[in-house]
Amino acid sequence: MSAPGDRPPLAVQDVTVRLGGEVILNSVSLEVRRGEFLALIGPSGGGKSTLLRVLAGLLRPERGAVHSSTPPALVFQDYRLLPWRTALRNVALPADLGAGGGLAPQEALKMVGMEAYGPYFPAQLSGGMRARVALARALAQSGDVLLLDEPFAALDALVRERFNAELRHLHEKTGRTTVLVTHSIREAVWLADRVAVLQGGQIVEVLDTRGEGRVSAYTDGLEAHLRAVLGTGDSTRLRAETAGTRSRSGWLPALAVALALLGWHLGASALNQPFLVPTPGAVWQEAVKTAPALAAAFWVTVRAALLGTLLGALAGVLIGYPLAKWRALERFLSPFLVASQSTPIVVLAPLLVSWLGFGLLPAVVVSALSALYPMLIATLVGVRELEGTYHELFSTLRASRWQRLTRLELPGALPVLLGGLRLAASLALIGAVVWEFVDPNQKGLGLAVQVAGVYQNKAAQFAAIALLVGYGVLVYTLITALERQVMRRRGR
Ligand SMILES: Nc1ncnc2c1ncn2[C@@H]1O[C@H](COP(=O)(O)OP(=O)(O)OP(=O)(O)O)[C@@H](O)[C@H]1O
Repeated sequence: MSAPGDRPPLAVQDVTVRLGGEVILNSVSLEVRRGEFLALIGPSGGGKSTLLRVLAGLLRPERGAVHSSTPPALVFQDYRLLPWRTALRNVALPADLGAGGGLAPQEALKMVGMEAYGPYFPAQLSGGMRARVALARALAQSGDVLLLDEPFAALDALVRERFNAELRHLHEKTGRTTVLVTHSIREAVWLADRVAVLQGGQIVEVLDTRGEGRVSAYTDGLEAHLRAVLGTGDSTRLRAETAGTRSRSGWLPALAVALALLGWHLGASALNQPFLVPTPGAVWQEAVKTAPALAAAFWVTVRAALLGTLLGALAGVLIGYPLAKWRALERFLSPFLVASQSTPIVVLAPLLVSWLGFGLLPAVVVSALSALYPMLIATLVGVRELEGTYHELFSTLRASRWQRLTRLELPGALPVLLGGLRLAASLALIGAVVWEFVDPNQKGLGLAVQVAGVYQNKAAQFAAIALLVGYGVLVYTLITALERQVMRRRGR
C-alpha cells in the first residue's frame, strides 16, 4: 500500500458494502489529501461508521478499492481502553504489539495533557480523560493516518468543545491525515478542511470549509455569554474513589466463626460424650500433642492438592481455550466432556491403581482431574465473553494470534479464570483426599481421619478435618483477595 509521490494517502474508489442483505455503501469514492482534516457527516444509519471501518481495514468491501498509505490508527467511539492496563500501558499497547513508531507513549500522553495520569487505570478516569488516552494511543501508533469515529459523542457539550479545540491544535502540530465522523455540522465546519456528506450510502456533497466560520463559531453573541457564565469544560477530573464506600463489615466472618466455636463448645460440653463429639479444647490439645505427625500428613495432602490444582488448571486452560475459539470443536467434544464430568472420580481409582500404581503420581492425577473441569469451563466462558470490540482494536494494531492470546484474551478473562481457580483448588483438595482413601501409601490427612476413626479417637479425627478445612479456607481467601484486587482495578 505504499504511495507514489502525489497519490492521496487515503482513498476509496467505487466501494460497495452490503450488510445483512442491505446495501450500506453504494459505489462510494473519496480521496483524502495529505495532512488534510476531513469530516464525515450524515444522518444516523447513513453508513459513516461503515465507511470508517472500510478505511481502517476492518471491513472488506464487496466491490471497489481501498488505499491507505499506512495502516490507519482508529479512535473508537467507546475508546476501547483495556481495563487491566494503566493509561500509560494502554498508550504503550501499539509498541507492545509491534505497531508503535508514532510518538513515544509518555510523549503522546503529554500531547493530550494526560502526562500526570499515566499510572491510573481507565476505571479511575473520567470520560473525557479516557477519550484523551484513546487519542494518545492512536498518536503512539505508527503511520500518518488518523480515523476518529465520533470519539467525543459521549462527552458533555463543554468538554467536547474544549476537545475540539485541542484536536484542531493537535492536527496542526502532528500534520496527520485525519478523518472524523461526527453528527455535528457545526463541529465539522469548525474543525475540518473539507466536509463530506454521506447519505443513503452515497457521498452526496463534499464542501471546502477552510476559513469558514472557525474563528467565530464558538464565540458569537449569546453563546459567548453563556460560555463565560459556565466556564470551560473540565475533562481532567478523576473519578471518585470507590474504596471509601467499601463495606466495613469485614469482621462479620470472624464473629460467625467465634460464635460457631462457642456453640460447639457449649453443645459438646452439655452432651458430655467425648467419643462422639469432642470439645474444641480437646481437639486443640490433641492437635498440639500430635503436631509433628499432623504436619507431615498435612504436607502429604497439600502437596498433592497444590500440584493437582496447578496441573488441572493448566490442562483446563489448554483444553478450554481452543474450545472457546472453535465452536465446532466444542460441539464435537461436548459428549466426551459431559461423559467425563458425569463420572465420579472415585470410580476411576481402581483403574488408576492398575495403570499408575500407588503414590504421589496417581494422587496428583486424581486431584488434577478433579480441578480440570471448572477451569475448562472458566476459560471457555471468559475467553468467549470477552467483547468482540476489543478484537477489532487488535485488528487495527495488526496483532498476531499469540499477541491476542497473551495481551487480550488471557488478561481479559482473568477475573473469570480466578473464579474457576477458586473452585478448582477446592475440588483438587477433595480429589487428593479421596485418593488417600484408596492408597494407604499416601499418608495424608485423609488417611489420618480414617486411622483415627478406627481407634475411635474423635479428637484426632476433628483435628485432621480442621486442618483440611483450614487449607481450603486459606486458598479460597487468597484467591478471592486476588480476584477483588483485579476487579477493583477494573472498576467493577
Ligand atoms: N453488522 C451489520 N449487519 C447488518 N447491518 C449493519 C451492520 N452494521 C451496520 N449495519 C447497518 O448499516 C447501516 C449503517 O450503519 P453505520 O453504523 O455505518 O451508520 P452511521 O452513519 O455511522 O450511523 P450512526 O451515525 O447512527 O452511528 C445501519 O442501518 C446499520 O443498522
